[in-house]
Amino acid sequence: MSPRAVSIENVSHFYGKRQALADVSLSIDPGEIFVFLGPNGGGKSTLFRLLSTLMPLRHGSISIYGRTVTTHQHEVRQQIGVVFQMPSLDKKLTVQENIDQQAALYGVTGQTLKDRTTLLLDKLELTDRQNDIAEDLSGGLRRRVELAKGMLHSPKVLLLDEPSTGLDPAARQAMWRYLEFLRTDQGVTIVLTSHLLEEAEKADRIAILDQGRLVALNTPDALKDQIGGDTITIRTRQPQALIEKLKRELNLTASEVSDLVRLETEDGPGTIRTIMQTASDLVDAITLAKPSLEDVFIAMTGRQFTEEVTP
Ligand SMILES: Nc1ncnc2c1ncn2[C@@H]1O[C@H](COP(=O)(O)OP(=O)(O)OP(=O)(O)O)[C@@H](O)[C@H]1O
Repeated sequence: MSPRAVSIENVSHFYGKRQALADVSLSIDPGEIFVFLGPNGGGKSTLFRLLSTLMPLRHGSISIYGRTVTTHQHEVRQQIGVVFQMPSLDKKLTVQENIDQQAALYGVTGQTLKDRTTLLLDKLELTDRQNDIAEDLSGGLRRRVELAKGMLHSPKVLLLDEPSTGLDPAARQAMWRYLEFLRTDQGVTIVLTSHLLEEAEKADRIAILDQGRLVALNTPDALKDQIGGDTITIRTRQPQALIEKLKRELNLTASEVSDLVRLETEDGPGTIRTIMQTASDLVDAITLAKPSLEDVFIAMTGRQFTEEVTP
């Protein structure tokens, strides 16, 4: 059987006494676009640092195409391209000089370097910026140079930590076009972290990390189907009174999430009509929606995606 692109088994991580990852296991297939989604503090960056061999792995095992990060660090680094959240460009150097620096680090030389540079600059629409100083580039263009650096040694797996941060919508779209090209045209496995729900929708599969735990793992559609039906959200000044009334008089089970009352139902419009006939005195506003990834997160954790967690 050919190896998984990425295999993560029983990985935990502690910063002192604080547990940042708790027994995470999953695998990623070659050619997948895979998103680690989670709110701040979920553990995404910690897992990213372990995957990119930036931080030593102490609990569990991680392998990239069958090579474990603890025993085959050098081979793993040849297989992965990494785009960090923090800019890694030397701002005083040109685009080409930044690429040359990366080439020296990875031992890419001669004709291979020339061919790779030409292809990457072309694909990332940077050819006419080759001799520009990095600090003169916009945020979106800089991110594209980071991508060129990450892909220079033709890695089979590209890891990106929050790649959309600081990009405007057009730059985000350009980045996603390139990621999809890499996957389709070159079979590169793309693994990224994100705290943006709409970005996770573009993935083949999503892993949701919350407080260091893997709380969901599937395709975006399968995750939403798991919730099923329609989601009704009600704004009210008396959430508990409304929840009790819905249970008592309509046998509907609702819950309070961030001052709103939520429930899932097979028949959204019909349920809204019944609620308005029975409990309109307690309803300030009522909305109906198909389940979103936010609903998946709420169903898995009982909290809203954006809610702060007190450690
Ligand atoms: N260097 C560190 N020292 C101590 N605790 C840390 C360190 N880095 C992260 N943590 C803690 O570990 C947990 C997971 O953090 P991590 O940065 O991996 O989450 P994240 O999902 O990437 O969040 P963010 O999007 O805010 O970066 C958090 O509770 C965080 O406070």
